[in-house]
Amino acid sequence: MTNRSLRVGFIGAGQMALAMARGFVERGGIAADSILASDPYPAALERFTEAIPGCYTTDDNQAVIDENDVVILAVKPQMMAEAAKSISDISADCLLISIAAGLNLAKLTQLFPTNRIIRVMPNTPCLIGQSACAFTATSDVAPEDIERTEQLLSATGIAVQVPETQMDAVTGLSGSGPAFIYMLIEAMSDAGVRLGLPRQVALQLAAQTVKGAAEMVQTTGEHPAALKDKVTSPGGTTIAGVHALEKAGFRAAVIDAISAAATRSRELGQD
Ligand SMILES: NC(=O)C1=CN([C@@H]2O[C@H](COP(=O)(O)OP(=O)(O)OC[C@H]3O[C@@H](n4cnc5c(N)ncnc54)[C@H](OP(=O)(O)O)[C@@H]3O)[C@@H](O)[C@H]2O)C=CC1
Ligand SMILES: O=C(O)[C@@H]1CCC=N1
Repeated sequence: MTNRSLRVGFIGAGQMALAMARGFVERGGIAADSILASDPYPAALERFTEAIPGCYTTDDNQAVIDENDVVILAVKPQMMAEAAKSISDISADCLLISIAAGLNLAKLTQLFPTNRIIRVMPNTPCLIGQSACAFTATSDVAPEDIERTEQLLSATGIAVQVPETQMDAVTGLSGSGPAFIYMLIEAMSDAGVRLGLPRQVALQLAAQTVKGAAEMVQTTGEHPAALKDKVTSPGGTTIAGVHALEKAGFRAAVIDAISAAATRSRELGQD
């Protein structure tokens, strides 16, 4: 199977559609002129074409379904029913991929009556080929559709298949996770500025520290606790900081943040 001629549509041309489409074009071997995105908001379409020169846009959701092999449903969960109303017919040739937080496959299949539908939770780093995506499908989805989804997602980072019961947890962890990491980077930069570093230097060091630490976890395969211990000299600087973080409830705050996001994902599915 090659992605060369795959035509990929997006219903909803917002932040996540843009990140995925650019990732597919820049890293997934999808030609820009094989991308068609729809949105009722002209400014969203303008931003989309500016970011992906050569792609096509429309305000007609049905056209996106009719003209593509794969269509990513990229509207907010609260708008999905509205978007579904604009689709009268789903061609058997079209594979649907929903990226909406919270909406389970049972609900999606009610809205979009097709047996070719897969639920994905991507994250915005797919824009630069560094996404952490998870996907789930019912047992009656064809293996070729799962393979195609995995191939498309893998072009922009990692893609793991999980049972649907784990999708809200994934949403809290890796779907929302980049926002939490940006907050960490921002807070580390603020600390640097407070201690007298120029903003740009502080930001550069903070971002590279997060990136380097993440890559250490991935490339060494060592447990993060073991890697932390290697930074922490007896009676040194790091343990003073570790103590401050423990005192402030850092781990519990992170666990609570991801749990709150997962809970919100579940709620969005019940609205
Ligand atoms: N942002 C992220 O990091 C992630 C988002 N997601 C999921 O991706 C989806 C999109 O999120 P995000 O990109 O952040 O949201 P955005 O609001 O940026 O994008 C959604 C776009 O869909 C448009 N839209 C609304 N109604 C329709 C319709 N009936 N037909 C076509 N387009 C429509 C919106 O227009 P208007 O603004 O006029 O309403 C908007 O431009 C959500 O379901 C979210 O859960 C998943 C993982 C990560
Ligand atoms: O905030 C949200 O609802 C979306 C889903 C995961 C990340 N962004």
